[in-house]
Order: sequence, then C-alpha cells, then structure tokens
Amino acid sequence: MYRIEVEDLNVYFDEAHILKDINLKIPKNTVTALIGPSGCGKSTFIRTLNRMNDVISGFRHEGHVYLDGKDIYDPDMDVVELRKKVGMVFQKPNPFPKSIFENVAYGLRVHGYDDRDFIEERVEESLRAAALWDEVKDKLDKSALGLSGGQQQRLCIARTIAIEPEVILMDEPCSALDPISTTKIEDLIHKLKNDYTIIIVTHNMQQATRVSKYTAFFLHGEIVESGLTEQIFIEPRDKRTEDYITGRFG
Ligand SMILES: Nc1ncnc2c1ncn2[C@@H]1O[C@H](COP(=O)(O)OP(=O)(O)OP(=O)(O)O)[C@@H](O)[C@H]1O
Repeated sequence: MYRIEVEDLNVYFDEAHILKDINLKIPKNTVTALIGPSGCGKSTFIRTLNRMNDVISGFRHEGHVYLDGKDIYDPDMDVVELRKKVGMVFQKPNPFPKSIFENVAYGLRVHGYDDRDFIEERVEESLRAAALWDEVKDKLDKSALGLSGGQQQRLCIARTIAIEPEVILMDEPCSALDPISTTKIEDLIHKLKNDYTIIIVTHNMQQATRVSKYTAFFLHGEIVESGLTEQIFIEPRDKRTEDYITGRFG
C-alpha cells in the first residue's frame, strides 16, 4: 500500500542537523507535494529518497527509508538499481547535449538494453507519455538543446520514464518555466500519477493544490504537518501551517 515509508529520519551535513525526526508514508500511485520556506530541507529530503546526498561530503543519516519495504540504506542495496526505480527531474531542465532520440535512449543503453527495435519503441512510448511526441517526432535527430525550456523539461521526464521507474522525484520542476509550459507539466503529472508515485517540491501553493493528493509542510528541517492536501489547505491543524499557506511568512 505504501511505496515509501520514512521512519525517524535524521540527516546531518557535518555538524549541521538538517532533517529532524522525519516520519512520512507515501502511498503508491499518488502525488505528494512537499512545501515549506526556502532552506527548510525539502530538497535535502527528496534527495535522500534516491541516495543523491551520498556524494556530498559530511552527509550522514540516522533512521530508515523503506522502498517497497526494503531499507534503501542497507549495505546490500544496489544504488544503480535504486536510481532506476526512483527517477529524478530537476529544477532546471538538464538534457544532455545529444539528439532528442539519444536523450531518451541513453538511460536504456546504460541499463543494458541494446535491441534497436526495442529502444525505438520505448523512446516513442516515453515521448508520448511525456506529451512531447507530436512536437518532436519529425526532428528526433536534432539536438535537444534546440528545444524550448518547457519541451526540454518534458524531454527530461520522458528520459526518466523510459527506464520505467516506480517513483519520480520532482524538485521544483516548473520553476524555470512559463505559465503555459507549467500547465503542460501539471497536466502531465495528472496523467502520470496513474502509473507512478510522484513526489514534487513546490513553492507554488496553487500548484500543490492542483496536482497533489497529499502534502507535507516542512519547517526548519521538521515536518510540521502532513496529510490530505485538501485538509492541509482548508483546515490546517497547526498555526504555523496556516501562516505559511496564507502567505504570512516564507
Ligand atoms: N551540500 C550541503 N552542505 C551543507 N549544507 C547544505 C548542503 N545542501 C543544503 N544544505 C543546507 O541544508 C538546509 C536545507 O537546504 P535545502 O536545499 O534542502 O532546503 P530547501 O527547503 O530545498 O530550500 P529551497 O526551497 O530554497 O530550495 C539549508 O540550511 C542548506 O544551507
């Protein structure tokens, strides 16, 4: 029932205690929004879910992050496999300086697929799923860097989907996009949630209410409150949540 369960998670960068006693359960095939003021630890948290912080010197954690019941920090966890299951889309679209086709095919090749027909099929499927196919089908061999920002972000989503993850982490995926591209990404999130568990960091309260079923409110490295998005926004339990969502701070 839960795709991810975070239990008593504490994260430190050297002496700095960044995440404090985080407990959060994320159900399958839903969208969970992470909100909170700048510097409260949202990005650090999301990066803990696919062990992206491991490479940062001074990173240390206590507690557990279970993916489908298995602690991803267990010594026998294969981090390459983990990142296949837990994909990530970043704030700024970051396509490779390669063709549109190769951007999506790359991950497949890295994961050992080499059958040409299979790769072509999967590239098309992924571009369709990312609502980009119609715009790029006639220029698959052109550089991805020639696409607009919004198209590049959908390409990055296609690249993530191509390797069939279970979870997609999105760290402010629309912050560099105009309103029309933002709407396209939000529509896409709606569609993708049928097949994927999505966790999205956003500073945009309207976006959180539009796309997510659940919300967690972070403040100073703690989760103040989490639950159904509707409840958090209509009837927050904590005064600090109310102050944040009504724009009184942050
Ligand atoms: N590599 C690092 N080394 C040391 N401290 C870090 C590192 N990365 C982040 N921090 C600190 O961790 C805290 C949380 O940062 P984080 O980026 O997770 O917050 P955030 O809520 O995502 O902020 P924003 O909304 O501005 O992106 C901050 O105090 C930040 O300075």
